[in-house]
Amino acid sequence: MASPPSSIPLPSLTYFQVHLIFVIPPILLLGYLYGPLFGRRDGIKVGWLMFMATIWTTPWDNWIISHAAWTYPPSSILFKIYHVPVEEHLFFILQPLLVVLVQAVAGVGRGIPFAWRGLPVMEAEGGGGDDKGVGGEAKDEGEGEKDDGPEQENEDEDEDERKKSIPPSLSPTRIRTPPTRTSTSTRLRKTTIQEERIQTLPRRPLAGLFWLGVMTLGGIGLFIPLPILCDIVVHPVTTLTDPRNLGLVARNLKSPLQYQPHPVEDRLFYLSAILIWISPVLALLTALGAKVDLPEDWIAWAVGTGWLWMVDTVAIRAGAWAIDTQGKRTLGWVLWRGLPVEEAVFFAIVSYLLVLSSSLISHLHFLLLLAPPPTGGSVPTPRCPPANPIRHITLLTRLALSPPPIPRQLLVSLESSEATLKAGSKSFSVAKLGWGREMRCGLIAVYGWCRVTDDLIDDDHDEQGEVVSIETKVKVGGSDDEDGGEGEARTLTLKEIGARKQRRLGMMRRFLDLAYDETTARGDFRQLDVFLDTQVPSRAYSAFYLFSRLIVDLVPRRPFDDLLDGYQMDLEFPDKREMLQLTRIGDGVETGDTLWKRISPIQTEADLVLYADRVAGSVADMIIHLTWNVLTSDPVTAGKGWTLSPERQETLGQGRKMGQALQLVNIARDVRSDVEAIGRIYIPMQWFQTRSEGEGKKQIEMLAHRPRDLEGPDAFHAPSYTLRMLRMAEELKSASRDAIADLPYTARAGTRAMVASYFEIGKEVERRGGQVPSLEQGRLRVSKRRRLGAVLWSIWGL
Ligand SMILES: CC(C)=CCC/C(C)=C/C=C/C(C)=C/C=C/C(C)=C/C=C/C=C(C)/C=C/C=C(C)/C=C/C1=C(C)CCCC1(C)C
Repeated sequence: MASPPSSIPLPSLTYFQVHLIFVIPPILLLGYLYGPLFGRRDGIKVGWLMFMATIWTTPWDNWIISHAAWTYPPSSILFKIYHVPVEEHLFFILQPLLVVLVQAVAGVGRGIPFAWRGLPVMEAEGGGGDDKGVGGEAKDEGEGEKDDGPEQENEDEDEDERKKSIPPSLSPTRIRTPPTRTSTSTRLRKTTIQEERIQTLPRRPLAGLFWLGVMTLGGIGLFIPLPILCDIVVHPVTTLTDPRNLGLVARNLKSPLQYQPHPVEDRLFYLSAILIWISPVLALLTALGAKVDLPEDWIAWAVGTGWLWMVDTVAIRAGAWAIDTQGKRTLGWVLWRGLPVEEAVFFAIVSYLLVLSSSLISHLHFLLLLAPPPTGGSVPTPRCPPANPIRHITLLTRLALSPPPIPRQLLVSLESSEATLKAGSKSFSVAKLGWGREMRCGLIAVYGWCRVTDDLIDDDHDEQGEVVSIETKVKVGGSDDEDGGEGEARTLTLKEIGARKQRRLGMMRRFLDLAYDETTARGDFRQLDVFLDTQVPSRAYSAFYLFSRLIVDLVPRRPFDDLLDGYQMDLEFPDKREMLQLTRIGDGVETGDTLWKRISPIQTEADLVLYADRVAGSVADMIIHLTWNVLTSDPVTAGKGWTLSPERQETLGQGRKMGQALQLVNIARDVRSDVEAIGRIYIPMQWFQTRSEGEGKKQIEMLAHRPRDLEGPDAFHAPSYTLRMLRMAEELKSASRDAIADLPYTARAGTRAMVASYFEIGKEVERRGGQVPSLEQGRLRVSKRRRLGAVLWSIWGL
């Protein structure tokens, strides 16, 4: 219609050429793009769909061709297997690959692979009467979607109240505590939400019935040829009582295997055959709960369908295959020349089936991560499905038949932690694209906790994130958990702040004690939940919760202790005022070695590396454990005492070095701004001490007191320190590069991306000759373009 018929004479194409030109290239392109993330889960998914496509379609296709609904010019094909050309068999396996790849690429930024908001919250499990009461109330409140966001908004009102309250499991009277000014709803929600679960894969009987209905229509169309159907509609009585009319129908119904279409005209044949063939599968999947409801799934469906319509049109116009156009076995209607209605329906509905089953399988994979079914034995179910296809499929089928409900708070926390990270970290938003979904989910939990705890310790910032003046006292709002008082703004002395930080560190250690406690490992979260409710500040709640439900099984405790040791080292720095006094030439620095010690806990290069190892090597350690547990069949678990093979130990050691290297880059960049913002000098004191007499003292004084002076003979000479630190980083990095190749395949892209993105900062410092900005000049930033470039290069070698 859009183009005048036969105005574009297409050269004739063989069936194989159609594949070669239109089907294989997009698969190669998408495969190249998505390849680094294409792991076991994707492999099994695609393999399963290819397998199902072959066994489900081959008999049907043979049957259709034998009834001449479509034909192939002999010159177009290589050879046939029974009735079906080999190229057609190729099509059965290429189409799932194409659609799954489009879907994977379109959904690469997606965390949770299914829509869950708006799904009903299940009654709280277990618990006595008190719990029930709470559950009921919480349910009503939980329904309001605005409650679901990150917790920040509520925190101010919520803090002071919470610490006085005792959770319902301990005190039935708590519920009747008179509602306070601000926070009843959040308080209730928080203490009860831990019990709420969501069935994320609810059965869909109506959708199942719908497709059974479609199947019935297909049956009617197939067994009652169109002319007879029309007669029935026009004059039902004569038609239905005329035995001649019904002879064919009766015979076909009696022996469907010897089915014969109407000898003259059977225009519903092809359409009906499509519907009766595909609807039972759709009925089964939708009844199980499969649903296409994410935007990227619809995109994949639309792109897949559109592309295949194009391919079909070109192929038919170019004579690669031919659809019956005499109106014997088809309606004879076209969407445009080269695309009969039946073909359009076929490709739309098969693409739909592929997207539907693919998203169901992703859903099941995700459930396995969040709530692995117990094996019965003492060994926990690995979060990574088995490599063996049969065991893999069996496990997924088990999950599909009884999908575990998921704690609502787990989904809420995942989303809010991801949002917080996204807002706070440029490198995360770029690097996350290098990680597959399950791995990213673990990363969000780990990073989220590290970030939140870091913020809790380094809390010298006011509400706007501005650094508060240290000379005056620090003003804090009523939002603080321990010191907040009655919600009025009040002032903390530096000493109080120090004490608060120590208390928080203690809180974190006690949290780790509980999280890794044996009772928790057995699945009894009561003690832990009391702790979460009463000891953890609201804004940190999600991260701590996520840790307790996800991380404990995937990462050992040790690197977290290391991280807290790193925080402890931070607390050993003098506060800013003290540091300023100590670094004054004339009083402080000149009076001897002990004063160097008082300026910083980092005296030597070894101290610096130790610090970097604790705060960043530890994070690398966590990530590497995640990759083993999320991506391999050989998990490292508590049950096995978290023991590692010698190879893994080696990898871990190298990975930690990489973490140290990244931290050194960070420190180098922030040499000036750290001094201004938090009054800390991370440069090893030895680097000052070993300079010529007087020079080192002068340098540290300039850095401490006039970090903004970039020029001049007396100014702090940043490059001699930053470049030295970058050299250390380079060395650590090259000592650990091999470790990336030892990680599970799908972990490599993300790791490379992260490392590349960080080292761009180092390169930028080098480009500036080692000069780094002070706070007011703004953070040294690497443009998003350059970061992205580095990431792309590191993943694909583009
Ligand atoms: C067990 C697991 C893993 C998890 C538990 C959960 C669960 C129960 C999942 C179940 C999933 C199921 C049951 C998936 C089923 C998928 C099927 C049947 C796909 C068929 C595809 C058919 C395909 C691609 C057919 C393609 C056919 C093509 C391209 C034919 C093209 C054509 C050409 C070229 C010429 C004109 C004619 C025609 C249109 C036939």
